[in-house]
Amino acid sequence: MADTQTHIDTLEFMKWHGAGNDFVMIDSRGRDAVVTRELAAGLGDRNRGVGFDQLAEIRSSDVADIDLDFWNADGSRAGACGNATRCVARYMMEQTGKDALTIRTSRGVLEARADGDLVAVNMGQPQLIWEEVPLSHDVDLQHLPLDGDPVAVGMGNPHCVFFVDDADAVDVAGIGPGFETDPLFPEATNVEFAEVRSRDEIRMRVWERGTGITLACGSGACATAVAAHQRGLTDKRVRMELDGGWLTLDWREDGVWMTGPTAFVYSGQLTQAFLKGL
Ligand SMILES: N[C@@H](CCC[C@H](N)C(=O)O)C(=O)O
Repeated sequence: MADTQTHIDTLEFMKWHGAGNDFVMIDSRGRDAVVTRELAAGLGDRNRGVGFDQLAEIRSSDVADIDLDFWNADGSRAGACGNATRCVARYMMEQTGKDALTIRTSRGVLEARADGDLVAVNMGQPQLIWEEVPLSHDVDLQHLPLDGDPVAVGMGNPHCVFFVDDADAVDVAGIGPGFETDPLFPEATNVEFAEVRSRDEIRMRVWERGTGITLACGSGACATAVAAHQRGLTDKRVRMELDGGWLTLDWREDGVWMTGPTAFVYSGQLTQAFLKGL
């Protein structure tokens, strides 16, 4: 068991999802951070833990309303998670009565706003320089030297976006892992398969770094909207159908805004036996 858990007897958690992208949230405001790679991987196990696509740990902040850290289901860190950011924003809005919040993540302070039943978050400007994605060397980001002619976009995490005729016909689980670990991406990558239906609508499916197939990926949706606009295929505002629901993406002067649903599923308490067995 990792050192930081040795003093914990039990641990409260919440389960949320945003368009089917599911999360465990741990609220560590007012105490030291508790999540380690071991805890994330153990909790992410859908048979022996709770199961999630990403884990989000909320911490007290000295520059924003909260700080937020993310982990993937395999225990690796994720620099950005748009759908978890929206879910955490909804949780904080319900707690505080505010309808706008600032959230510090590893890529900076993000702004979130209530939009009726939906929550919008500004995911920041895309990273369109090879070192920032990051890639292993300088190539044309809009035409990567890989089969299928994908586009690279950074959104605080790396994305490799393929444009396809029929997203539903793509063998995402068969093709995704090979591109996830392609040497062109030194930190591995998320892999998106996008079918452009019109200037303002895209169908997208995703293979996520560190997690695999998920029903939605918010940062991936942002990266796909940016890539499609850069290729001249869409306008700056698009609706996107993912396997788990719809998101709206709007690439504005101040960043890529993503709007979509959030859902609180349940809360629970991890047992001492589970924590000791990690
Ligand atoms: N589902 C997330 C993105 C998750 C992070 C990703 N797997 C990574 O390691 O970069 C989202 O909604 O953005």
